[in-house]
Formats: sequence, structure tokens, C-alpha cells
Amino acid sequence: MLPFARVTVIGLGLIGSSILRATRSAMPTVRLTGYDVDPEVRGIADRIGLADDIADSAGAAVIDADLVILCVPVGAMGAVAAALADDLPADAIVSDVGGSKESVIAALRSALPEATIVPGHPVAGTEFSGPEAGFATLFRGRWCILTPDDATPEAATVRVRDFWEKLGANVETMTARHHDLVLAVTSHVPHLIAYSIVGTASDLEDVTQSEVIKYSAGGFRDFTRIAASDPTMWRDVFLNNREAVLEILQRLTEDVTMLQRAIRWGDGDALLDLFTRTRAIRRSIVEQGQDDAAPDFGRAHE
Ligand SMILES: NC(=O)C1=CN([C@@H]2O[C@H](COP(=O)(O)OP(=O)(O)OC[C@H]3O[C@@H](n4cnc5c(N)ncnc54)[C@H](O)[C@@H]3O)[C@@H](O)[C@H]2O)C=CC1
Ligand SMILES: O=C(O)C(=O)Cc1ccc(O)cc1
Repeated sequence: MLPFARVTVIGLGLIGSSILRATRSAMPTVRLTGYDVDPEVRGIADRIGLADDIADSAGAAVIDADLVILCVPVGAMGAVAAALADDLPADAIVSDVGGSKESVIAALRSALPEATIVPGHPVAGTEFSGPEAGFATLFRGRWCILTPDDATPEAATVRVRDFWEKLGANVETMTARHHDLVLAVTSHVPHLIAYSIVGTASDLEDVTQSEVIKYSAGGFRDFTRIAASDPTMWRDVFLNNREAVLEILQRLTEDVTMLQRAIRWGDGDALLDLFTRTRAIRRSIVEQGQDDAAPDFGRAHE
């Protein structure tokens, strides 16, 4: 049995278009509706047939939906929810895919105080964005984290879990606070480091741009992939997961200072100890098959 018969996706970029493609492939009889604030994106979505209907307002998109998934940058979630509030059917379930959860839940509850809300985050993506970047297999074998709270009916969480499992995802539930701390370590701060090191390299006037590009076959190249991720989306993630990101950055700063000291004083044992531990972490991730989104460089050597 299908968990939902009519699914609406608001925001037709990488994640929204991937959900539409994956739903069409896994549950072909589900009626799909899409909406995006950008008329150009709506035009592309229409042309490539992402949904049965591309609506021209958020309200029109949700009018007969039984699942509405918000796939916009986290800073826009509250405004989108407010824009569709008057047209949302009373029995519809609202979900989202935002990369940070505590502030998104607060924004959704404030805009939709009566609605059934099951917050979510598929931990799957790429550095690309827009409606043509999505693909149907994006969520296959990847985690989707749901962060229901006391106000979320269990039955609604079960239906959203069922939906994501049909798209091929493994579903886990946890509190929003815990999600935000875990993702700050595993995703947000790593992206910040990538943005920062690529920025530092481009600021070094005496290492010319061409040298940066020419010798970028090493670790720097991996950082440039991550640093190519969508600027608006990541600005919003950092502004919305401020507390957890700052806490992890504080720890990172202390650890970098420790490394600085080890290099300064020639403490090779401290360096070897850390590098041995981190190599073991990488190997266990590869063994668990969790490195699909990583680029190919150097894989042959692993
Ligand atoms: N990119 C990634 O790898 C992942 C992103 N996410 C989350 O998914 C969400 C969307 O990210 P992407 O699909 O990557 O971004 P994207 O930039 O590819 O698409 C976002 C779309 O939302 C539209 N939009 C913005 N404001 C809107 C509004 N007020 N009303 C309607 N549409 C609006 C934009 O026009 C754009 O087409 C974000 O919250 C992000 O944190 C979650 C997992 C992975
Ligand atoms: O492309 C990568 O390396 C990613 O880290 C993808 C990603 C980006 C944002 C998320 O909220 C979840 C996954």
C-alpha cells in the first residue's frame, strides 16, 4: 500500500527534483505536484516533466496534497510555510529536507500551528544544484533522518518513514538537537573548512591562480568539490545551526592548536598517533560502503 497518494514538493532544485524523480520511479501512481518561486525553474520543471502539475503558487500546489515536502534553503522554510498555510488541507502531513533541524521546526510550527509536521533530512546530496541536477537514485542506500518531537503523531512519522524507505533510504529518528550536533561534526564544519581553505588558497597572491589549478590533483581538489556547493543553501545552514557549529569549531580550533604545537616542537609521535586514528576511520567508512558521494580521485590506491 502507498503511504501517500498525492505528494507536493515545494522547491524544485537538487533535492526536490530528486524526490519527484525517485517517487515517480518507485510509486508511479502517486500524483505529483511541484512549485518553485523561480519562474525559470518552474519552466524547466515543466519542460522535463518533473511532476504531473507545476503550480504557479505555493497555495495552489498544496490544495489537495496529502504529503507536502519543503525542499527550499533552511532560511526560507518559514516564509514558504506561511505562504501555503491558508490552502493546506487539515489532514495533510508537512515534511522538509532541511540540513539543520531545530530552527526549521520552530519556523514551521510558528507558521503552521495546527499542522502535522514530520521534520526530515536526507543525508544525501552533491555539490550541484537546480532542477536538472537531481536524479532518481540519490537516496538509495543513504540515511534519511526524521526528527519528530512530542507534537508529532507517531502514525505520521510511520507514514513518512515508509515513504522514504520506498525511495530506497534507510530511516533513523532522533531529536532535532542531536541531529544538529551530529551534522555539525559530519557535514557542516567539514564544508566550512573546505570553503575556508579554498578561500585561503585563492587569496595567496604569490601562489598564482594557475598554480593552484595546475597542482590541485591532491587533497585541495577534493576540497574544491565541496567548496562548489550552493552558496545560499550553506549560508542558511550556518546561520541556522549556529550553536552546534560554533561548539564544534571551538573544539576544532583547540585540536588545530595542538597540531600546530606538535609541528613546532617536532613531536612526530603526536602526528603519527592522530593520522593513524583518522586512517582507521576512513577505512571503516569505506568498509561500510558509505563513501558513494566521494569523488574518484585516488580510490584505486585504497
Ligand atoms: N544539496 C544537498 O546536497 C542537500 C541539501 N539538503 C537541503 O535541501 C534543501 C534544498 O537544497 P537543494 O535542493 O540542494 O537546493 P537548490 O538550490 O538546488 O534548490 C532550492 C530551490 O528552492 C527554490 N526556492 C527558494 N526559495 C523558495 C521559496 N520561497 N518558495 C519556493 N521555492 C523556493 C529555489 O528557487 C531553488 O530552485 C536545503 O534546505 C538543504 O539544506 C538536504 C540534503 C542534501
Ligand atoms: O556532497 C557532499 O559531500 C555532501 O556532503 C552532500 C550533503 C550536503 C548537505 C546535506 O545536508 C547532506 C548531504
